[in-house]
Amino acid sequence: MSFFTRVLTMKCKPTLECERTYFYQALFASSRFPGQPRPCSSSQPLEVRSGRRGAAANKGEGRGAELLQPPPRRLGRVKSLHEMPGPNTLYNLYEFFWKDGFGRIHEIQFVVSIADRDMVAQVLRAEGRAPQRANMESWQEYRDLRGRATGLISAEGEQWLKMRSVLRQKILKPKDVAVYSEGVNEVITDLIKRIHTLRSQEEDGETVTNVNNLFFKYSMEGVATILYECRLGCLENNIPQQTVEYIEALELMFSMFKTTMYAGAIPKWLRPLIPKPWREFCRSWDGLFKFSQIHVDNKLKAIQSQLDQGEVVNGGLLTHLLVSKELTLEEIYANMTEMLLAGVDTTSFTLSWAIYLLAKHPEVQQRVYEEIVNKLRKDQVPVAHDVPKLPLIRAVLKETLRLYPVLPGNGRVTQKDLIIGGYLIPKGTQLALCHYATSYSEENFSVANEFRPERWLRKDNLDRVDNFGSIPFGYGIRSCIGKRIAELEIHLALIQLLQNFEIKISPKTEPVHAKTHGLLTPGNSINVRFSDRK
Ligand code: HEM
Repeated sequence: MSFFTRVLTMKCKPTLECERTYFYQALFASSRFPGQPRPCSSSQPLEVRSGRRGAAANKGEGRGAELLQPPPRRLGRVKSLHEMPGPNTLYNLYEFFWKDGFGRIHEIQFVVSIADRDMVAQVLRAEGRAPQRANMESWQEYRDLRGRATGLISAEGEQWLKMRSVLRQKILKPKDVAVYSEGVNEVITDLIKRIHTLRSQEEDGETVTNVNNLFFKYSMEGVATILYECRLGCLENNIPQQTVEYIEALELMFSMFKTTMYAGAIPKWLRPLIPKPWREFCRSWDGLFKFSQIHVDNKLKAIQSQLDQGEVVNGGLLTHLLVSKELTLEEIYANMTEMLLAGVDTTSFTLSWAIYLLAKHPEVQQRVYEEIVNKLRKDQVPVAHDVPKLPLIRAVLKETLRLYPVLPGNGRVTQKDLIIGGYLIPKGTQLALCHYATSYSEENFSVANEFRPERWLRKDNLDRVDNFGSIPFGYGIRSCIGKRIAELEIHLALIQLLQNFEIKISPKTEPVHAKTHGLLTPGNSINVRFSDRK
């Protein structure tokens, strides 16, 4: 996806002082959006506020179809994109290339950026049957080049609808993924063993440095257990070579974040002069596809041999896909590749942030621990059905994702003309939905900068704490299909980690700030002490 194709830009300052939502206009006019007006160069910020605010709004009370209409004060003259103010091209170049804008994309967002909760709700509630997130041209180009299929992330239109309707049957609901509890718990047993090994290598016998390395391995092992129905050996002392190669390809994909952005941004005719970004982009995808193909083929062989012996074939998602043949083999490769890509770092960074926050807030950790002790039997290994008994654990995850939404913004390409904030946004415009900014807005969440999981607890069955200000998994028909998998992996891991250890911040840890590196990542190592529970 190329930022040169983006049309409008905005700077979000998601801090306590942030009182205003700024729309800025005009990065570059786009040849891919021919219907759009050319930008102008006004730089006056525009205050855009909408509808109801405050505590009642936080609880989602009374929100409904009225949000599809622009709030009344915007019903005056509808303005065009020409009139939307924004910084000029020079300013954008300065911001991106001089002030490390790529590393601060969670603060600086481009395109028509919307950092107003009700407007975000308006966009998402108005979407059609096959919403488009962003221009995936470079992903599509790679797939065409190698004769590969698209997966859920890169597919559009009818193709996407077909795949989504097959995959959603197996992993979209909590009860669908509950069956994977046992497999995930086996991975957690290995995670805990690994913590014992790692901390025994430290002087104090308790510290694990850079916990994200560990959680990366846990997440990869966990998601592969569900997707490929096999173990990869990520948490072993000697990781199998195949898995090492996959991790390298994944690292390349993310370490090349800026480069892969350039890969999409650099026009094809410039590639002979600047070949590296596109070459690395392809190399990384080759590695990711190769790995998935090996595991899918292994499963296929195993199924075939069971069938040859007249056995009944049972299994999880992959078995279902291979047996039912609702997707072609190439589509299965593509979806397994894209889901594994989407499911590893997202989960591991979220788990790292959750552990960091719990270590920094021992009083919250103690309350969560007491809830676990009170609601589960001593030493009980939790399964998915136990999680609803532990509302605080769920609240910890929600609050972690509010403060550190691993995907700090989301996107939609409008599929019809929309009037938003008094502006006519033509069909085909790329929108950036800035939920990092809305998550920190004091209007959506009181004491927004603080870690307060309790804000997510329901007082009774009628109490709703949903909030469009924080939608870390997206919303609607195109929302994250792996949400329930991620929740299962994170909830079960947090419960067992707290059952086993008191988690304390290590003196070796500097305050950790978020950095955008494709995803919202910890800017420096999170080092924590895992002390045995007495
Ligand atoms: C904490 C963990 C995760 C977070 C915060 C997260 C967040 C997101 C977000 C924000 C989107 C875009 C949704 C939208 O456009 O409305 C998304 C899409 C997606 N996610 Fe996740 N995700 C996580 C874990 C996972 C896992 C574990 C998997 C797979 C097992 C996964 C697979 C996908 C896929 C395939 C899509 C594209 C869906 C589509 O276009 O139909 N994600 N995710």
